[in-house]
Amino acid sequence: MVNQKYLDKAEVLIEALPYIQRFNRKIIVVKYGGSAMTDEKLTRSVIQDVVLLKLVGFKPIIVHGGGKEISRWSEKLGIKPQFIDGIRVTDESTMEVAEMILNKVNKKLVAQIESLGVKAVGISGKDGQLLKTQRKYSNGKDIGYVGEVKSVCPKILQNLLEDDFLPVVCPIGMDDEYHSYNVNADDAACALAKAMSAEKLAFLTDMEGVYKDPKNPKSLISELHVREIDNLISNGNVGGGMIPKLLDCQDAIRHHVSRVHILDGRIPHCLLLEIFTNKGIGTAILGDEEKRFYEDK
Ligand SMILES: Nc1ncnc2c1ncn2[C@@H]1O[C@H](COP(=O)(O)OP(=O)(O)O)[C@@H](O)[C@H]1O
Ligand SMILES: CC(=O)N[C@@H](CCC(=O)OP(=O)(O)O)C(=O)O
Repeated sequence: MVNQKYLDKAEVLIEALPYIQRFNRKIIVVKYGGSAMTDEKLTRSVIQDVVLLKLVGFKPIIVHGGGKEISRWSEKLGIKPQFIDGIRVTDESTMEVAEMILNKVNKKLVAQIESLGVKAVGISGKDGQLLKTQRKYSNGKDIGYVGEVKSVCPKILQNLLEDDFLPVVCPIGMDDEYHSYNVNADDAACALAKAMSAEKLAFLTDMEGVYKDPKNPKSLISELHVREIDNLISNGNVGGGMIPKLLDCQDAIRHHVSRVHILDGRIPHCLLLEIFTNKGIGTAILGDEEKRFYEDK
């Protein structure tokens, strides 16, 4: 007689089969935000998920942030972090700190992936001219070395995927004069998802998803239409780092990334829960034509 526990395990694996088939050889861009990186155990569970996706035949690409860590180190060095609409004002010293910290985060993630037996390569947007940037202005105001992605040269990522590496990208770009620019990691993930014709773009952050009212935890929006995003932002219901995230969700959906999600990186195995179960978690962004499946809570 076979132990029921093992049968249950087999059942779980079989349930995953249609999802594995659907995403087989498909590109999934996982934006791993610094806000969801603060706990070592949770970071490990995120990395385990991505490694599993890779081993069952998906093509994940990690684009990471590290905003909290950049702020922590800036303060240690006597630099006061300053943000406008979720974007860091980046003077020369801040740029230096950002590049240093993001590279450190990048190599740490690479080591964690490698420790689980998958070949990973950490690169920045400067490598192979992956992210060509130009200076980004905030309502006409100069905010320093903040980069807006002007073009993407996806060749390096295509080559890495072809050779079965798991690419880990840090959001630093370069302009035509080879100067470094600090790119918001959400913007970098969106630009790469579009350029790589990704099937899915998942933003892992430190909230359950998007709230209609950030002060009301019962106001989670399970499904959000792209056309509702502008209103949500202009009404002041969305602030800080959620602004670039939602604008990037809108941009990605309108440029044919089929599935865009904002997920709670604090939930262990949130990526597996989202991909391998019918019941959605977090906030799913729907295209203009799509119908809702879930009721807002
Ligand atoms: N309406 C909203 N719903 C959810 N989060 C919001 C909302 N408005 C503002 N936020 C803020 O956005 C933050 C997520 O963005 P950010 O700090 O940049 O995270 P990440 O490092 O994951 O990119 C949340 O911690 C939250 O404080
Ligand atoms: C220009 C800009 O805002 N760059 C971001 C880059 C890191 C980032 O986006 O990190 P999270 O994803 O953790 O927020 C910053 O300096 O914080």
